[in-house]
Amino acid sequence: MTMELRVLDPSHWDEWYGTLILAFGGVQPSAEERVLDRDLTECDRSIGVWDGDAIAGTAGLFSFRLSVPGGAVVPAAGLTLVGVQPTHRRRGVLRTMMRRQLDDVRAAGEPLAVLTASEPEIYGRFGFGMAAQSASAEIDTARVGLSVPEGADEVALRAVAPEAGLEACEAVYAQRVTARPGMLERRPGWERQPLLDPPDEREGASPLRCVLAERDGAVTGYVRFAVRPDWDLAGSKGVVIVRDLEALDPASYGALWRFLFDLDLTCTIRTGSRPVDDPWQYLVSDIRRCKVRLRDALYVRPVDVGAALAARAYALPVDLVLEVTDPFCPWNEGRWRLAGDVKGGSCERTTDAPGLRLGARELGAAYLGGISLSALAGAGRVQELRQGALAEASAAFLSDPAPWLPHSF
Ligand SMILES: CC(=O)SCCNC(=O)CCNC(=O)[C@H](O)C(C)(C)COP(=O)(O)OP(=O)(O)OC[C@H]1O[C@@H](n2cnc3c(N)ncnc32)[C@H](O)[C@@H]1OP(=O)(O)O
Repeated sequence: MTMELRVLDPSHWDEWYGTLILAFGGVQPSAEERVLDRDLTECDRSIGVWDGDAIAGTAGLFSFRLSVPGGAVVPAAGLTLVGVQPTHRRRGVLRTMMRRQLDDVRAAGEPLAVLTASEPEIYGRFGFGMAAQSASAEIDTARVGLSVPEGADEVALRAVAPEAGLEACEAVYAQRVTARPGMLERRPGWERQPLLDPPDEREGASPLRCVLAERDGAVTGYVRFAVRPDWDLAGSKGVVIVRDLEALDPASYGALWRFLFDLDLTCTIRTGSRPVDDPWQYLVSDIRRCKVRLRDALYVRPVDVGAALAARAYALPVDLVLEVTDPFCPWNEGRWRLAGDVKGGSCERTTDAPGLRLGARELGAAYLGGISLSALAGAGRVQELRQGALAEASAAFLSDPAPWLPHSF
């Protein structure tokens, strides 16, 4: 039987979503999560591969806007909701969907595609490079001290219900987006994702709580977290589970962390995804007892190399020719002259001699400035063709602060 790829008709969403759930093991998500997934699905940008009257594979795109080095916010298609029925795996269903999706992204004029991967091994072959990492931590607050920046004592903290605090949190979040590459401007509906809190997934923890930081009556930060109480013969050993924390200034940031450190009856703070250069690491007395661990967070693929490289700024002046290889999206192949500085960049086709040769995957990895071209060259994944080109490009591409995406999608 031949398989057919079709755009998702909204009336087939339940069946389509059912295929996705099966691909992920068959555990039904909470009603709350399902409703959110339904609301966020852009059906006209979602596809299914049909085998007769059954759906064998699913994939979707979200019309995101991504913060890039220099503070611009750029259209980026978020590739998502990928699943192939276990009965149909390793027969090219994903490859077929990926072909269609990257062609669609190109046709839509989005210079970039981005994703968060269930497994890092899957997407490199399609030109996605790991562009941002995140750091998790398990902080032993009984042993680790915290010193807070000046001004933290003047910050007022106010507990609110997460729903009640949402608007204020979103206003802070919106200001943080352009401050750090890798963050996504909120699309309508996405503000509900950090509030998802299905009771049967709490594993003994409290419902989600929210505390706002305020200075001079204005909200300057927030933390959303839960507490999992725990007791043994020695007493309390509760865990603070941090969902998200954002602040607009060091004093508010420090005050929120101090609040977490000081929560009674707890001795551990667990954070999921935090930036790799998150400043709390420089407030603690013993980083080793914080068990910081890195993982891959955001994968980037340049879909239009010229537009993508022209959309960001560069830490140092750069003027060099890149020779790009891209078998999966061959329209990107060839030589590109990149010129740029802190104000922005331009990137045009050229026939001049190249300084660097690299693949789309490596360009995606380096794009947000979190993975250095020199390190990729050290791994043999970038070749220097003109002496000095690597050092010039590597320094220019790097970003301070490091890129980060606070959530998966
Ligand atoms: C962005 C996101 O949504 S991430 C979520 C991805 N989904 C999941 O992880 C759910 C569980 N897994 C699945 O549904 C499927 O196994 C998928 C989607 C990962 C792969 O779908 P398939 O149709 O089997 O992939 P397909 O047959 O097109 O394989 C394409 C290539 O990827 C490779 N590949 C596919 N899955 C994997 C994997 N999990 N690990 C390593 N390689 C893989 C194949 O070997 C093939 O390699 P080739 O280029 O050398 O030929």
